[in-house]
Amino acid sequence: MLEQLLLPRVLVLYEYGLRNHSSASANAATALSTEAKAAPVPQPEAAAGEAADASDEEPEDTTKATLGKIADAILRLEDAYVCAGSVPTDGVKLEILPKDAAKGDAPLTLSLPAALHSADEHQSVSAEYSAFLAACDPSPFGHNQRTVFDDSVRKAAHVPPERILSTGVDVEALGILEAVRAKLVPDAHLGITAELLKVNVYEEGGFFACHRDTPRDELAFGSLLAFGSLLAFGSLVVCLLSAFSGGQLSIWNNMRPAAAAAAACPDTNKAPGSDVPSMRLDWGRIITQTNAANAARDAPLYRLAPAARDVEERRRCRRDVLTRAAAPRLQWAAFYGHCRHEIAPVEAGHRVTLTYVLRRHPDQPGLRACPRPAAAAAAAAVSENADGGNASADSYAALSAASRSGGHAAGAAAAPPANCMPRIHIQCA
Ligand SMILES: O=C(O)CCC(=O)C(=O)O
Ligand SMILES: [Fe+2]
Repeated sequence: MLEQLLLPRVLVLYEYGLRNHSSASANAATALSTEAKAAPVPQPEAAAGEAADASDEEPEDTTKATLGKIADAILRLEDAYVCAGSVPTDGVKLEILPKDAAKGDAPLTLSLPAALHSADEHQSVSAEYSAFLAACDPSPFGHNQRTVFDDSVRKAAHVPPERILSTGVDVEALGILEAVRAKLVPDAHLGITAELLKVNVYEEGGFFACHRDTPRDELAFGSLLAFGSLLAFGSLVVCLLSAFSGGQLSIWNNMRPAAAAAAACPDTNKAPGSDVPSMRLDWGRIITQTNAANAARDAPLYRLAPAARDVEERRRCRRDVLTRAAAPRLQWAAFYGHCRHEIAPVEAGHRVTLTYVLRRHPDQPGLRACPRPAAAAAAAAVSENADGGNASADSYAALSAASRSGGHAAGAAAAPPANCMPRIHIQCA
């Protein structure tokens, strides 16, 4: 009987990614006791309904309601599920292969922030940029277990991992991984890893409607349960220093059911509604403000935002963006897999980001995650972002994507160490 009561809640917690958060129950207890002392806390609809009928409840209903409250209390601890920060950088240099690269083809590079000391430099930066953009593919997303292209949901381009030679961003060396671990999975004492999924580019008018990222490692979960917890728990986004405006990233930890339903519906998902996001990150503005604040200094210039449609707007962008900048910082955000997020339309410039899947190491001493074979990456149709929480077939394909960290694409697959975790590789037709 108890099993029947607990199972649905455990499944809910599983869906919300709490399986990776073993400190959650301690946090929940704290949250519940805080709640008891505080002024009335708005209850999510389901929990409020359950509470209203409390007097007629059977003991098992009471247990269910209590478990529901615990889950809701856990989810109100927004801090534990979404975090963001920035790190100083001297700049980064992306290196990618062109589309259909033949052996020996030179890689394309994009240096950010671009130094624009002179008209000549501006010319060469523009050429570098154009070549880079031409090498990007249109971005699909996962929906109902299919990979679809629909620019009413996502208008963006990307470079897939098998064509990324280096990013110039080492999230471990920069301290980003440790900051994320400390905030999101403090009990993951053996650390976390970030697997680079792609470089995203949003041009003017580019956006991504409200969605949740495709769950990763789903199939592996059952077989690894016995080992404790490994596996994907969320996503990391790092914003590169290309100037842009608009393109704000909003992240919701615990979107209310009505807003979530609206967000899941393709007709309304551009406006997730009245729910206030846990975090709204205006990285374009930060980059522009940094530029403006340093305008008087003799520092390199950020890249000029390309043409906005309106002449006045173009002038404003030029004034805002083409200013001097010192001490650029890479902005980043990380969030659990249950968090919905959206990218508002980019108004000018290019929003360039790196996205990673975050995994925690197994807790067992001496047990390590296996390296992933690079060869499988080319075969895997890596696709992102199923909405509505549907596990997408693409997420299974992503299981076989090559593991990358820092700036380097994996080379030949290393032999797995004897003590590593088993991995499941799934080939999709
Ligand atoms: O570029 C970003 O800020 C995030 C992109 C995103 O949500 C995704 O690729 O799933
Ligand atoms: Fe996403």
